[in-house]
Amino acid sequence: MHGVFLDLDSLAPADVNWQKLRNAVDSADVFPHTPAADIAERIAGADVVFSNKVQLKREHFASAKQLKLVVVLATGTNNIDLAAAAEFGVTVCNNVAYSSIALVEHSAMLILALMRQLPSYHAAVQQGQWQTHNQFCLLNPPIRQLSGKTLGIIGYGASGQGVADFGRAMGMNILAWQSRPGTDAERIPPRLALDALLPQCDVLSIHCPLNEQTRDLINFAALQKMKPDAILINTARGGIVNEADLARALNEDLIGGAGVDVLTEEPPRNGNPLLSCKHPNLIVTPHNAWGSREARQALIDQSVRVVAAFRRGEAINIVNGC
Ligand SMILES: NC(=O)c1ccc[n+]([C@@H]2O[C@H](COP(=O)([O-])OP(=O)(O)OC[C@H]3O[C@@H](n4cnc5c(N)ncnc54)[C@H](O)[C@@H]3O)[C@@H](O)[C@H]2O)c1
Ligand SMILES: O=C(O)[C@H](O)CO
Repeated sequence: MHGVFLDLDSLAPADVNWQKLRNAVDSADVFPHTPAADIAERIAGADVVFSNKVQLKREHFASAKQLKLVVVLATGTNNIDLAAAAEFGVTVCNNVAYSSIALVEHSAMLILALMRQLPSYHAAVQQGQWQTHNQFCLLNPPIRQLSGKTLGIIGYGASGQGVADFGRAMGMNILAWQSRPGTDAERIPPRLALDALLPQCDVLSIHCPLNEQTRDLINFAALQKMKPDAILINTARGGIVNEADLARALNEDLIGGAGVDVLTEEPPRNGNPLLSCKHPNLIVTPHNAWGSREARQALIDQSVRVVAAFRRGEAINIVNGC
C-alpha cells in the first residue's frame, strides 16, 4: 500500500513521532506542502492519501485511479469533496476528538480573556496608562465574571461538550443548539432553536462542522439578536461566521467582543475584514487551537489505527459512507 502525505509540515512534525504513520503504509512519498497545481500528479500512484488541509476535489478523485483511502489528518473534512470520493469508491476517514482538550483550553482562554477585557488592559499598560493613572488600578472597560452567565454552544460534539463542562465548572448556565437529538449519556442541555438561543447568551461558542447547513449561520441578522455585551467564540471553521458581518457588528457595538481561531481563507493572504477590524475586544489566533504537542501526537496515533483498521477491512472513522 503506497501512501502520499500532501502537507506533513502542517503537523509541525519535529516534536512528534510521525514516522509510525509513515510505517503504517508499505511505501510513501512525503511532501511538506502541496500547491493545488501539483495535487493530481502527486496522488496519481497513491493507494492512501494523507491530507490535513489540502483540498481534494472531484477532478482529483476522477484521476487518481489507484486511490482507495483518504485519511484526513484533522476532524474537519470540509476541504474534501466527500460525495465525489464516494462516487469514485474512495473511503474518507477523519480523526475524532483527538484535540478536544486543546480546543477546550483554547476556547476557555479566549472566553476568559474577552470577558476580562485582556486585550484592552494589556494595551493600556503597554501605552503607559497605568503608569500615569491617579488610582492604583485600571477598571475601565468593565470586567465581567463567568459565574451565573449563560453559555450557548452550537454543535454539541466532542469540543462543544468539553467547553460546556468548562462553563459548568465556572458556574455558567449552559444552552445548546445541535442538529441531531442527543443520547442521555451526552447530557445535552436544553436544546433551543437558534433564534431563541441567541438573545440569551452572554457567551456563544461555535463547535459544529462547516457544511451547507452551517455556512454563514452567524450572519448580521443573527448578530443583531445577540446581547450588546455578548462574546462570540469561533474555533470551528471560517465561513460559519460571516466575517464582514462580524466586523460590522463589532464596529457598531452590537456585540461585546469576539475570539476567532479560524478564517475563510487560511493563511489569509488576501486580507480579511477581521484582520482590519480595530475593535479593542477582538482576538484572532492563527488556527492553532488544536495544535498542542499532545494533540498532534494523538492525531498521528489515531491515524495509525485508521490505516490499520482499513487494511484489515474494518474501516473506522468513515465520514463519506463509503
Ligand atoms: N480550530 C481548531 O484547531 C479545530 C480543531 C478541531 C476541530 N475543529 C473544528 O471544530 C469542529 C467540531 O469539532 P468536534 O471535535 O467537536 O467535532 P464533533 O464531530 O465531535 O462535533 C460536531 C458536532 O456538531 C454537530 N452538528 C453538525 N451539524 C450541525 C449543525 N448544522 N448545527 C448544529 N450542530 C451541528 C454534530 O452533530 C456534532 O455533535 C470540526 O468539524 C472542525 O471543523 C477546529
Ligand atoms: O479540524 C481540525 O482537526 C483542525 O482544524 C486542525 O486541522
